[in-house]
Order: sequence, then structure tokens, then C-alpha cells
Amino acid sequence: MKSILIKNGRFIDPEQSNDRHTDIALIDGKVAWIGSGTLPKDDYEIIDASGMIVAPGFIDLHTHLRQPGFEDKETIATGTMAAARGGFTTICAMPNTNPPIENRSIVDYVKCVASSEGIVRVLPIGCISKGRKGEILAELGEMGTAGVIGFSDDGSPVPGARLMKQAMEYAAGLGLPIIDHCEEPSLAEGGQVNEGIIATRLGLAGIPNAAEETMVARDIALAKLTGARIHLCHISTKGSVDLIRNAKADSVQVTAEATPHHLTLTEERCLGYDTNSKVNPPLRTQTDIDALIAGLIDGTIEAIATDHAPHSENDKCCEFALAPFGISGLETALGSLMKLVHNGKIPLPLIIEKLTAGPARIIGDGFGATGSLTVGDPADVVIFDPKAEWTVDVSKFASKGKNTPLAGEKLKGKVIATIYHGNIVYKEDNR
Ligand SMILES: NC(=O)N[C@@H](CC(=O)O)C(=O)O
Ligand SMILES: [Zn+2]
Ligand SMILES: [Zn+2]
Repeated sequence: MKSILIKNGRFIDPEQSNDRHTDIALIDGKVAWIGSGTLPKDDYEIIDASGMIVAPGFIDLHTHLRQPGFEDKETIATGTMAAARGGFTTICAMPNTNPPIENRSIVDYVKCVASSEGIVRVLPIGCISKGRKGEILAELGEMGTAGVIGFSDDGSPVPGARLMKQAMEYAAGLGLPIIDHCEEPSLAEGGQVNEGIIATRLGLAGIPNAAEETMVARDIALAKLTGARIHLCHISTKGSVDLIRNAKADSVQVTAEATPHHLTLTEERCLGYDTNSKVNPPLRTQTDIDALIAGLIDGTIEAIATDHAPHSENDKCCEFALAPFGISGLETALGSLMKLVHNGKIPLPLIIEKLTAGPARIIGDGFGATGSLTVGDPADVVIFDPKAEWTVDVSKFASKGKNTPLAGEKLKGKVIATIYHGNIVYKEDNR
């Protein structure tokens, strides 16, 4: 492995409250030197990061890699390549595969394929219930020992409060979080888009805010009862943000994530019946977006997670009501989020914090994702140009999932290089 010297970049590491121009040396897969004292002598590959941001590699708490079972949509190889192109050096793999990640052997399988075919760190999440059916608990203890970072039936809610309470009790004993997809199934049933005027105009059934909020409220009540740690996925409504903010004030151990699409796109994207805008939870309203942004700023929401949900062209090329939910998000995450920076809605260091230190704290120690760059840390680094404009060309995606409502759109903010454990796993052409 060649040592790397990153020169002249603006180094932003929110965990250390760092934001300054400095050089960084990476040796043997670790951060070896950051700007002060004598640079260790070595035969460096130099990366000129003038005008660029240099930050800890991004961490995605919520990625669908689809392997095993749905390799036509994505594989661990293509999903980790997409992650590298998006600046992510750690991704957490959701267990709605086939078979689902529900026992030790599947956790081992994912880890094994990830280490041989993956190009960034993959941290598996285990199921809450067997077969994700919401009936009986999966092998939580066994999966905890096998190294999952938490438990989730994402893609489906856990309808029964009693089972959820049990899951929280076990997870708390293991020191791991319950990561919940909050959706009250009887309220969401049949719904295609946000419930409201747009759903009416489209003639499609709606999914009301309350479908999310009733489950957020239930989970908070159960976390308070059990003392468990819960992490709430893809929060999309103002009501959810308010509930989580109040729960935190009440010392409930709750954390939350928002996705780039819920932070930047409204339900109006669905007006052309573009199935690539169909996602669960649905795109909401500007009021919700404003509340999510306020939640990021005041710390109610700790992390931005992509909920990268790749689907094949065939799956999405159908009537709106028949299409599966999901947006392929890893490769457009930074460019989308930079809109919020360029519009003055969120400061750049805060966006970086929500992609690094925020998710790292939720994962916790022992999994290798520090979300920070101090001497001795794994050399997981992203270098990006905050001002570079580019057009989203899905034919260039590494992901097999070309399903994004942003196809053909101009974004400002582009990943130039991603380094994982001291290896350059992505570098923009001509650099
Ligand atoms: N978000 C989505 O719209 N889809 C996800 C499932 C999920 O995250 O709930 C998927 O697995 O396709
Ligand atoms: Zn979900
Ligand atoms: Zn998901």
C-alpha cells in the first residue's frame, strides 16, 4: 500500500471541532500525521486538494445491498462501489434480503462476501423478527455475538407492540439499538404517496403523517418503559421531529436519521407519476422539510442516512401503484445535500457531522467506524469539491439501481476521491 499525502485541502472533522487548512499523511492504512511537527519521511502519492474539502469518510446507517437474494437489484460489490463513489467508507446493510439477515450464518455470509468483494466497510444489521414477519423474535443474541450493529425489520414495521417491547428488552441486554421503520400498517395500507392534495390530484391513495407518528410515539413509549436504545429510520414528518425532540428532553434514549431525499424533495415530485419518486416513507411537504432541517440543526436528528434502495429498471417500469418503493441514493447524497449548504439552510460542517460523527456515535465503538480523523484512526477519508457542478447520469452509476428522481438534474458538489483504510477506492476520472 502506497502512503498518501493530501495537500492544501480544507480539513473539516466535526468530532474534533476541526476546520482548517492543513496537510494529512496516511501510512499503512492509518492517519499518520496531520499538519503539525515534522512530516514522516516516506514515498508519498500526493493528492492536491486545493479548493477541496477533506473530511472523514461518510458513514451510512441505512443501505440496502440486496445480497443475498436480489442480486438483480444490487450486490455487495456494486453497492460498495456506489458507496465509494458517494464518499462513504462505512455502510450499514439492512437485513431485508432473501434469506433475511436473521441468524449467525447469514451475518457471517454478508461479512464474508463484504470482505472479499466489498470495497468499503459493511456493517450488517440483523432482523428483529424471524422472516421479518413481525411474529416471533429472530436470534438476537446470536446475531449480537456475530457482530451486527443493531436490529431492524426495515421495509416493514413491527406491528405488535408486545413483540417490539420484547425486542427492546433483549437488545438493551446486548447493548445494541433497535432501528425501527415507523409505519402503522393499517393507516399506510394501499398508500402510494403522501396523503394530501397531491394524492387527491393524482387519484392515488395517501399515506398520512400519522402512519409514521403513531409508531414513533409507540416506540418512544416502549423505549421509556424498557430503557432500551432506539434509532428511528428515515424520519419524514414535522410531527415525528416534535415527538423525538420531546422524548429527548424526557431522557429517552432515542436517535433519528433523515434522508437526503426527504430533506430536499417534496411530494410534488410525484405529479408526473414518476415511479422513481415513489419511496417509503413518501416525499412530504415543505413544512416537513423545514422541520427536518430544524431538527438537524438543534440535534434532534443526529444523522443523515441515504436509505439507498436500488431497484431494477423492470421493477420500476410499471404503473405507479405497482412499483416498489425506493430511491437509489448513495451516489447523489452529497450533491443533493450541498443544495442545502449553497442555499444557506445548513452550514457545511454540520452536514459533514451528520454524515460522520453523528452516525459513528450511534454505531458506537468497536466496529471500526470512528467518523473522525485523528492520528492512529483508520485512514477513511473523503475529498470533495463543494463547487463542482455535474449532471446526474444514471448510466454512470456504479449501483445497479438507476432509480432516482434526480436523473438529468444538475448538482453542485462532487466527490473527487474516497480512501478506505489507506486505499484509494474511488477517484474521479482525469485526476
Ligand atoms: N425506503 C424504501 O422505499 N424502500 C426500502 C425499504 C424501506 O426502507 O422501508 C427498500 O428496501 O426498497
Ligand atoms: Zn424503511
Ligand atoms: Zn430502508
